Amino acid sequence: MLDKTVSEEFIGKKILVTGGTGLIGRQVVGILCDAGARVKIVSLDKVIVHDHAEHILGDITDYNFCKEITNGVDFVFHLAGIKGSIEVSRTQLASHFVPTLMMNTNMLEASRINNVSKLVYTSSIGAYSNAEVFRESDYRLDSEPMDFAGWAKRVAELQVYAYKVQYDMENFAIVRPCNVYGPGDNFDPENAMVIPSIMCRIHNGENPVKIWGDGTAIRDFAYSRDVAEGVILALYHGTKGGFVNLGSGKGYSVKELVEALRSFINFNYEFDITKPSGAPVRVMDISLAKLSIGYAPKTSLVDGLKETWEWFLSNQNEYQKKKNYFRS
Ligand SMILES: C[C@H]1O[C@H](OP(=O)(O)OP(=O)(O)OC[C@H]2O[C@@H](n3cnc4c(=O)[nH]c(N)nc43)[C@H](O)[C@@H]2O)[C@@H](O)[C@@H](O)C1=O
Repeated sequence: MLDKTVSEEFIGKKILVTGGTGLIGRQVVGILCDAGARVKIVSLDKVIVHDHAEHILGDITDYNFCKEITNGVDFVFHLAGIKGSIEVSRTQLASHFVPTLMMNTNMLEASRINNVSKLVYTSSIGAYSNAEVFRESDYRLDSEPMDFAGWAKRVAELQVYAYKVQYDMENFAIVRPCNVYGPGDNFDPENAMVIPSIMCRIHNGENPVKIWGDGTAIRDFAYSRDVAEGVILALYHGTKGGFVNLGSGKGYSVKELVEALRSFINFNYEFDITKPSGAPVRVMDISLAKLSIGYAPKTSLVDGLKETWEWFLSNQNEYQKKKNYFRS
């Protein structure tokens, strides 16, 4: 729940949300519409997420389209992106990399040219690099993890920073969300992230459910509604040419995640160590976001999982038909 002062900032504002039918976007749209904003969702196909939101159908990898849709807009929430499991993001590199660069470069530049007064760009936990001492051998172009998706996200952060240096712009904010989950996610086990993928395979009757890796990988799972509030707060307060982390601040192993699901869904599982498990630990420190923008995630893992499972069970048609920017 946003506080009244923040909410009032959005009354009557013309707001464009790219990715507004996605996982974080649909929550942002709901909060903004409820606050009295005039929200337009830009997406590849029409999925109703709120009765008061308008839809613009089109492709933001096209620069002219981006210029058209950002004209006369007060605020832009640039949330569109490509999300893929650890498996697809290490094999189908160009499918993530190219459209991510195109849509980000175009949306940011069009928003700058059209003098959008505030924008927030959602980067990713994937934009982090762990190394402190640089050796060529650690940065081979074919080295693991090949986080092309993360690098593509990072390039747009540099674009925002370039605007700050060259044009003195601090009105474009950046957030780095972690492993976000919730209603409206992609549940296709072929390419979905761990939570929606496991849910779908349980629902399909897989027995035992094959859990990738050995269960020790640790991730920071944040509920989409909490992250959406963080995104709105980041636009409101700004991130001053830098970025803030939006996670839960807690790490859970994949085994703990599976046990949390088993606390309310009955299923058997076994680990499949032939599947990739990715980075051993990815957890966010959220102290800066708490301090600088008042970010306060409150959904427990089990509560968030229950809400996601309920949504999945009652929205079986939606996730199967949605288009995305992934290019095969
Ligand atoms: C945000 C971030 O997201 C991705 O990286 P990831 O955090 O590894 O995300 P993930 O959800 O695919 O896996 C999390 C953990 O869960 C394990 N796991 C078990 N069973 C399944 C399973 O059935 N499906 C999936 N996908 N994972 C499974 C899996 O082995 C891994 O240990 C990248 O796109 C990366 O580019 C990126 O930036």
